[in-house]
Amino acid sequence: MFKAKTTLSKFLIEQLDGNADSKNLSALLVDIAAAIKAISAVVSRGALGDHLGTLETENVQGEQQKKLDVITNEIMLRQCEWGGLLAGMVSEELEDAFVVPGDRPRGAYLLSFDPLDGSSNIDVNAAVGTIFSILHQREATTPTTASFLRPGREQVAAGYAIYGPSTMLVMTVGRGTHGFTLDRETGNFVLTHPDLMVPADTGEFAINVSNERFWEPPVMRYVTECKAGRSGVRERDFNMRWIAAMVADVHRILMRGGVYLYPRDNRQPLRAGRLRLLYEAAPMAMLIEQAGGLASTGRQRLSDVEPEDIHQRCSVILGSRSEVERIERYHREHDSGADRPYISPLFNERSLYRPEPA
Ligand SMILES: O=P(O)(O)OC[C@H]1O[C@](O)(COP(=O)(O)O)[C@@H](O)[C@@H]1O
Ligand SMILES: [Mg+2]
Ligand SMILES: [Mg+2]
Repeated sequence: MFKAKTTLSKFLIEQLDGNADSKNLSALLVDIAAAIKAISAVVSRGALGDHLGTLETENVQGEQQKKLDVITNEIMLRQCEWGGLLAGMVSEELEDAFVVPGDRPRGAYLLSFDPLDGSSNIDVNAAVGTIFSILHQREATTPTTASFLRPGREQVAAGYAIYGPSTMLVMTVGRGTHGFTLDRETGNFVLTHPDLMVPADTGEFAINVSNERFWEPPVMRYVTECKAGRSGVRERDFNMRWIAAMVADVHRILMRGGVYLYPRDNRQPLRAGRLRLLYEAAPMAMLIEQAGGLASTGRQRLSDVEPEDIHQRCSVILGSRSEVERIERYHREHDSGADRPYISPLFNERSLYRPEPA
């Protein structure tokens, strides 16, 4: 049981046992929390800070960078590289892995992050966030890109910050998912949401419906049924929300349940989805699973996806257990053909009764 005024550092001492690895992990999480405080201060300056707007540059994914994408990336790198806790970092905004230079103290952890999630929200003063994932390095050697290519189930910690009306840090070290609110008077993250649990059932879904024409049939089936509400097969009404920042949509699900979908679609057939596995999907999957929810690609547990590239994208379906299970079932039924309507052999493609083309 944690008392009302438990700060992040106190909480980490209570949650992690006192061996050297745990102390290092705690220290790294405290460094990340310091970076988050710095980002929160910059983001909250809004139009006063000369930080808004778009740059000429593109990141490795071909997306035009916002000024704040670059600034927040620098804050994360600089705040976390000197503590002697990390061997390397991967960021949405860096093409290659950043290896902590040999003349600096190097640690045993690997950090992947999205420094500013939902960056298109920044110019309209809507919620944005930072997402991070931590792996323990297997060998004490100089990390390479390949060192980061491990499935989400191997993460030792994951979390995000949400910069909304208040700044919150939500994280897990594999013992539940817990939320801390930044107390601007003391500069401390205070435990305000211990042991978050995603309700198993929900009446709320989140998806960008403008992509509907590109969806696969199981996703189309699911959303069509939700929209049909009380008069359809689900026999209940659903509500829809889309904040266009994964952090904010996942945060809502951790607070009150729901299901979030950014599924694979056929806009760019070679791309397995929009969201990035290492620093968006995998950490969110760990947080959701630690809160009793499920996270899937539709066909596989998200935490079991084996990455092949540090900027790999994947399909993401996560949140309330019963809805994610249903969507997975729809994928299975589709893949096995079980969801297709029965067509009499008399009227199928090769039937004698097939009408002549007009
Ligand atoms: O603009 P869309 O297609 O609705 O995409 C929104 C999604 O893209 C993201 O903003 C991607 O994150 P970045 O802003 O870090 O690129 C997600 O957070 C969000 O869910
Ligand atoms: Mg993002
Ligand atoms: Mg981003």
